[in-house]
Amino acid sequence: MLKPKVLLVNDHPASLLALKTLLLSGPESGEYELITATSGAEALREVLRHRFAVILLDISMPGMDGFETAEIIHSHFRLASIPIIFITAHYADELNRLKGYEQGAVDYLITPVIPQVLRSKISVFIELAKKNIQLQSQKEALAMRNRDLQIQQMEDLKRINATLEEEIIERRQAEERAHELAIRDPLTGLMNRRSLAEHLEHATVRAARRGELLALLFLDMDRFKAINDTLGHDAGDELLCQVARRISAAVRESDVVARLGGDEFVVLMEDLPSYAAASEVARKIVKTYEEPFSVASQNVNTSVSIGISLFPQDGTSVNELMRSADLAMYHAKQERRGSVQFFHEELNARMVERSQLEQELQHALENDEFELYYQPKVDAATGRVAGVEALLRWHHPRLGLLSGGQFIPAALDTGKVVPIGEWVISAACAQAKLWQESGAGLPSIPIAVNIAIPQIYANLPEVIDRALREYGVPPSSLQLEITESLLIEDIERATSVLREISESGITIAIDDFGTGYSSLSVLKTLPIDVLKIDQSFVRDLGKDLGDNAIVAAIVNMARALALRVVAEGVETQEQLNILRQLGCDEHQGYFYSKPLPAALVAEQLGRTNSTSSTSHA
Ligand SMILES: Nc1nc2c(ncn2[C@@H]2O[C@H](COP(=O)(O)O[C@H]3[C@@H](O)[C@H](n4cnc5c(=O)[nH]c(N)nc54)O[C@@H]3COP(=O)(O)O)[C@@H](O)[C@H]2O)c(=O)[nH]1
Repeated sequence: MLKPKVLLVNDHPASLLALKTLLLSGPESGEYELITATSGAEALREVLRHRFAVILLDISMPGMDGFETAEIIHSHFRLASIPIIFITAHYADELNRLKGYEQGAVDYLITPVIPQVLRSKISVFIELAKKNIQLQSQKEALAMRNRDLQIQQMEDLKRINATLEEEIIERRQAEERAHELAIRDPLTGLMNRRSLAEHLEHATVRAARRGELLALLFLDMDRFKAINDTLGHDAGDELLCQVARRISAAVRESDVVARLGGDEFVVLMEDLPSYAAASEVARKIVKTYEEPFSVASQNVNTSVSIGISLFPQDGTSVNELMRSADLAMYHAKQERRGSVQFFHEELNARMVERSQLEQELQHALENDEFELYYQPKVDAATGRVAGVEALLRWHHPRLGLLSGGQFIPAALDTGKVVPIGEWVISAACAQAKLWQESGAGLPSIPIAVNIAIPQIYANLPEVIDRALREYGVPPSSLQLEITESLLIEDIERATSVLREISESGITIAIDDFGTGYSSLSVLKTLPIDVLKIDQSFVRDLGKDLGDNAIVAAIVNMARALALRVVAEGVETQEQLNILRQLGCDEHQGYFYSKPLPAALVAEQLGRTNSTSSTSHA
């Protein structure tokens, strides 16, 4: 700790020495530092340099005397409180003592001073100064601590502020993410169903107010499920992202593109110049699917079916417009994949009829309303019936006799095609048994049954095996017809099931061949025995040379793969002649016979076979 300082001012060397000796010989002399001055001016210099606990000031000094010196010292604001003790040998009278006190002296001593008195007076001020110094250092320490505390507090505040700011940013980002999630489809970044509904709601209000046109395009990708199942979900996701980009690139920036989920997308077009513009955009989108997508290092071909609803005629609310566009899309898909369909009221009526049919289909099996009709296939070489195709008919209580085309799609959509297909297999086996046992000279020809894809995955080998055993007919009594375009959608899974069936001795025909674009390698892998040329290529034989070429190519390819070729839909002699020339193995169609009930087809069979024996004899 700093030592208090005492200033001793005396111009008289002997007095100065005497007083100095007196002070330094005292027991408390080590408690303070003694500084001396020999004039008032020197004293003033010292007081400006040091802070004194007390000043012992001589009065009688040449130049500036003690009184003046004291006055100047006390006139300075920083020095005003320094205690001054006058020590004098000459001014012992009361007037000077009074003057001394008026100049702010705390004491007034007359020399010779009694040493103990002087020392004890000084020690009072030394103690006081020590206390002051202590107080000062405590004040400084306190100030320092306060400063440290303030700095600490500032730093704490800064830290808290920074943390708060971070939290605010994080919360804002989380809110933005939550908002994005709420309005965007996380996979494609397009709007989701909810935000589309909001946009559509506002768009209809705007369109109504301004008298503008508005169109809603409902898009559904064709074959997406098969692609997803075959290439995996990652590839499916990648395909959806690419599709999203192509759709977005095909529309105006102001049009809204949204993904509803799965492979369903919607485009909302506001402020349309004309309704034709909606169909133009829809066709542009269909065209963007023509280029194969590159997914999982493979070229993937797909198409899109689009339904269009228009505001206000097809609906004024979000739900109505969405429903109408969805319905139109459904019909587009039924009509032809990759096509565009505008909504119209008749679709509603068809929808009602269709859902009624679906309900009635639920009871058709229990009510025994189905019957198999048979259509012969004639061997080109012998002219004899080489087999028959079983075609399902429904004796509908309200609509009369329905052919497959009128209800099989509904059976497929409702999943009813599986139990109905089981019934068909069983009925075909029962018929085979009857014909074989009738002894009416009916040959044991195979009955071809049409198999829908869902049946393949519903224990088809067991179903067939059970039916064959129940009626005791050999596997050669049955042939399966599977549509090419449906089969290649899920070729891998289907192949293994079909192999098992083929190994049991049942023959397999690819139906509607030429419509599914199956490759040679697919044909080689599949366990098939017969290719059935689609009716569409037979219809215009002789009129469209392209069809002649296609049929010729199919026949040649079948030869190369050692498969038999059947042409279906043969209606005219001209078609028959060309098919004969091209080397087709079997012919089926109205030219020979329409599909007939079992009893009638048996007669027909007998007639055809007997005619053929005479003509081929
Ligand atoms: N899964 C099942 N599908 C079946 C079953 N029975 C029939 N079907 C499928 O329904 C579709 C329509 O069949 P359908 O209305 O019976 O029509 C068939 C024939 O009647 C018709 N055909 C036959 N010859 C001619 C002809 O010369 N001209 C002409 N315009 N039409 C003709 O073609 C249909 C046969 O088609 P396909 O099966 O492709 O050989 C149809 O897809 C049936 O497959 C069933 O039990 N299960």
